[in-house]
Amino acid sequence: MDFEFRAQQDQVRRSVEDLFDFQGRMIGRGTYGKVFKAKRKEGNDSTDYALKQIDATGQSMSNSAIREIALLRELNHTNLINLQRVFLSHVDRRVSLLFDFAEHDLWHIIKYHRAAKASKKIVNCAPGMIKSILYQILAGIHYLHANWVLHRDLKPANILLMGDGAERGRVKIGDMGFARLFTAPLVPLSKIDPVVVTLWYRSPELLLGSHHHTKAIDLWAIGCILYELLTLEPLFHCKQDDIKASSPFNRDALEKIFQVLGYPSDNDWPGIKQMPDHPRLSKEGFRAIHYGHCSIEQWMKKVFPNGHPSFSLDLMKRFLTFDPNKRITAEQALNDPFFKQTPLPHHDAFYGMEIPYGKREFIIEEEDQQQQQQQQQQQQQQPAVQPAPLIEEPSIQVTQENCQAPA
Ligand SMILES: Cc1ccc(-n2nc(C(C)(C)C)cc2NC(=O)NCCCN2CCOCC2)cc1
Repeated sequence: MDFEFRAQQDQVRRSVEDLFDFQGRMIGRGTYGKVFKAKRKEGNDSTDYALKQIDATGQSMSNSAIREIALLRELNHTNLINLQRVFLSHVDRRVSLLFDFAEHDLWHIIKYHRAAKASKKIVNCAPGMIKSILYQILAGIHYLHANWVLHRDLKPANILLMGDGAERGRVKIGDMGFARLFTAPLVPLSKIDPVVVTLWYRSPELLLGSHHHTKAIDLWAIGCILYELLTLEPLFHCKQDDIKASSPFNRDALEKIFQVLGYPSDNDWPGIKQMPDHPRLSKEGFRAIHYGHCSIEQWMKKVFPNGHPSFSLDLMKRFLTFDPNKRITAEQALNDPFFKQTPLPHHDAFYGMEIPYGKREFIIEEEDQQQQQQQQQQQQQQPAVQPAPLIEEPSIQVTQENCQAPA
């Protein structure tokens, strides 16, 4: 290595800490590292950025950082997360990725509407919001698939939406990658906190042990997400799985799928017999006769007795087609008549409405909490001019509205 050149570079290269303010503004944390909400320290750029810090100390983290950079540098679409810049720090072997910041995501949006529904609070949504979100997801996935990139982990948490600003209401597909472990970690899985992997969006072919990840896997997940946007409930709501039990065959997930769609006939899915875990279906007691009365029509009739303006049964059935070879493609879905009917999809999914959703909350690190508690204890031990309030400040989740230290 040319140490002189590197020393020169280090002189001129501004570190991410020099350029951006992000301390105490963590919004995400995973096996890869942490994500912060960041602002430039200099100039009059008030834009919010997302700064993802990857501890590239371990081989698997370096591989994942390289994969994320290599992939994102090749991609450019309005409905995909945009990688702005990469910072490499030789000092602490840390890789920092700078992204456009997305204030919202479908996991938080659905959670908000579920809570509002539970408390019978009326929330006014634009009539075309769901259709606009669906259209933009399909546009982003169509671009990925056209570039032979599969997402493979589509779920509400990975469907981000821009807040107020130039790209208000724009869907940005990301991959928060919380659960993804790339190569066998040096640390045994049992030592890593059991990362929960949700099976709710997993296609039947994956659940039956297929080793072939295809574009159709993403379209199944989109069908599940559409249902959840319409009803605020996950369609195939089975118990979560932790990553240790990563056997692809999951009885509970398959049971939920058959209860909604019925059991696939040989005509529905000729290839089912070639699935690696097909023999386990009969061994685990699955019988077609158990699901004779089940169908998506029956299920949706129960859910929407009078139909729904943002729902097309035909499109839903085509997303949730058992046979991956018969399942609708992103391009076919984009051309479905559903998107030609009013309300037409809009690039601002929040068009015609105020954004009722809160801003992302900051996560306080355990050590910061301990530091805060020590400071409070020290304050309580020192004779204050005014006796400090004996009642502990209620522990609050620091949000952007109240992130100023209590007076
Ligand atoms: C190993 C790996 C991990 C992730 C990716 N990846 N892939 C994507 C696609 C879906 C656009 C292809 C996006 C990301 N990274 C990512 O979203 N990063 C998170 C960005 C953080 N958000 C930015 C917007 O504001 C909220 C936080 C690739 C490879």
